[in-house]
Amino acid sequence: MRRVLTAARMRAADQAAESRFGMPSPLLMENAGRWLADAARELGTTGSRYVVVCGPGNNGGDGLVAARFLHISGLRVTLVLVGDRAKLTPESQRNLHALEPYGLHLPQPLGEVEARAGDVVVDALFGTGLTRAPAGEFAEAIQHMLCWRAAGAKVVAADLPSGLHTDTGEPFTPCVEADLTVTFGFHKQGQVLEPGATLCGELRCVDIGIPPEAVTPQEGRELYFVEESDARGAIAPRRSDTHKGSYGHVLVVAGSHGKSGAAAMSALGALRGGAGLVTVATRSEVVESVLGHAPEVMGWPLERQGPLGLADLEPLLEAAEKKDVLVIGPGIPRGDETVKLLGELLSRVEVPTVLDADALNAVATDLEVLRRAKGPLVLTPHPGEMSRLTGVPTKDLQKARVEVARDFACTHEVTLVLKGARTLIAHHDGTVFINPTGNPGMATGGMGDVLSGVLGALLGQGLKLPEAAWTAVYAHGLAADLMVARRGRLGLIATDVAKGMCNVWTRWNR
Ligand SMILES: NC(=O)C1=CN([C@@H]2O[C@H](COP(=O)(O)OP(=O)(O)OC[C@H]3O[C@@H](n4cnc5c(N)ncnc54)[C@H](O)[C@@H]3O)[C@@H](O)[C@H]2O)[C@H](O)CC1
Ligand SMILES: [K+]
Repeated sequence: MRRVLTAARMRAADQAAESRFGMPSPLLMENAGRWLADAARELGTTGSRYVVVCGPGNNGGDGLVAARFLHISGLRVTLVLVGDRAKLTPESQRNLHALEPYGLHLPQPLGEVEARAGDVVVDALFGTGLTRAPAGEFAEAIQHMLCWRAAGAKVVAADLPSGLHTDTGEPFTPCVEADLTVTFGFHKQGQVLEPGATLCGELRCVDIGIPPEAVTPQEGRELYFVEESDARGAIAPRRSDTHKGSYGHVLVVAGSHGKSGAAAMSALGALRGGAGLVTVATRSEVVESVLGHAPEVMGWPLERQGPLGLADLEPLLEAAEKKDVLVIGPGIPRGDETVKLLGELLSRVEVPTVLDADALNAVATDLEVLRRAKGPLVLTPHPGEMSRLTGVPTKDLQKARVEVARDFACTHEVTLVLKGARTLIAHHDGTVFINPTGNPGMATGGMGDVLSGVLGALLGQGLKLPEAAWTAVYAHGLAADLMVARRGRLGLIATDVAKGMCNVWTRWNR
């Protein structure tokens, strides 16, 4: 799990590296520049021109170090300095001076430089010190880098693509689009939130000598980036002396007339997520249709007609007996009484419960229901459902996803999975996890139903929250990524992803 920092915490870590751990800033810059040169060489060949665009701060200093290493290794380096040389930071001044023996210290005017296919551009204009929209010659430099990339040159960004806000992931205009971003020490928020994540291209975090202890912990406000090893490690290999009772019994409360598919997809997600047994409690008229999708699923007919209400409480309590986890919501028939039913059910059931889809819309009418829950709750809203839960307009909450998700999880003592491009998992201790997997091919009905089942399956196998949530989200997105790696994004459907969970378990040898 990688800790994700803001610019302020990064600067504090940078200073602590020197003051507490004896790692001086010039050495950090030397290490950063070397990593940057190595990455640039990966993107080019010995015949490439390496255009290094340096700004006035220490990001520019990284670039000056990289220019030196690229030159020493015999490559053609063109240096561009943007901004007033007199304002260079002391470390950058020193590294510009270090270029004199190589004759590299005389930068080329930006307008006289060209870069095209086969060349490599090193973007060392701005890093975590960017405080406002680039203007004048700085904006012009970014425009040039955008044009060079459009002409086929590869762009490697030092720490961040220049123009990207370190903390929000929102780009100023203009903003560099990188093929590869080499970030120093720790991930920054803006690199792992969209659209920043896309602007970074491949993101590579390198160790330049800042010890993890240099970062002051922020209990209750930490942000982590989930890596494949974390998710894989959360899934225990299966022992031979086990049976279907060893892997949990998931009760899916879902489906209604015309929406039997939602129940089936949730159940399929649970089965493909490794559940030992899956039962679907749904209206009698729907049971056969659900079972038709998956003969492995058992049905629990809810005899009444119409929306789920208090009259369904006893049958659902009976259905919940001896189950290890509940998944409630996909396609349920919702009415005014549904929230009352959920309040009564959750106040009696002790096992973990996943609330998805229309269960969320029901709970949104009375959030007190969450406080009455006896067992751990995990809610899986998409932004529209989150808007109904919080009353915050979707476009506004999308601009503050981390804060909105964290506040809700802490206020209501739940784990919250806020779906979207970079799904967030917020736990009620204030920790937020960012998921990197998934792709736009998932923008089709039923993906959330499958995820609710996968999440239920992991909870049923004994994973605790928040681990079960970030593991389920990671695996579900990876299943979709592995599928589109071999085919187009268009035409990917939810049941493909359910089946595709097997590719994840194969990849993880589980
Ligand atoms: N994190 C580490 O341990 C290390 C980081 N390094 C690199 O240092 C930069 C951060 O350097 P800093 O000097 O703070 O700022 P920048 O170089 O990112 O920005 C340059 C400078 O420009 C000014 N500025 C800000 N916005 C604008 C603007 N829109 N127009 C004009 N000028 C602007 C502001 O004064 C900035 O200070 C970090 O990203 C790493 O790349 C170290 O090299 C290694 C250790
Ligand atoms: K940069």
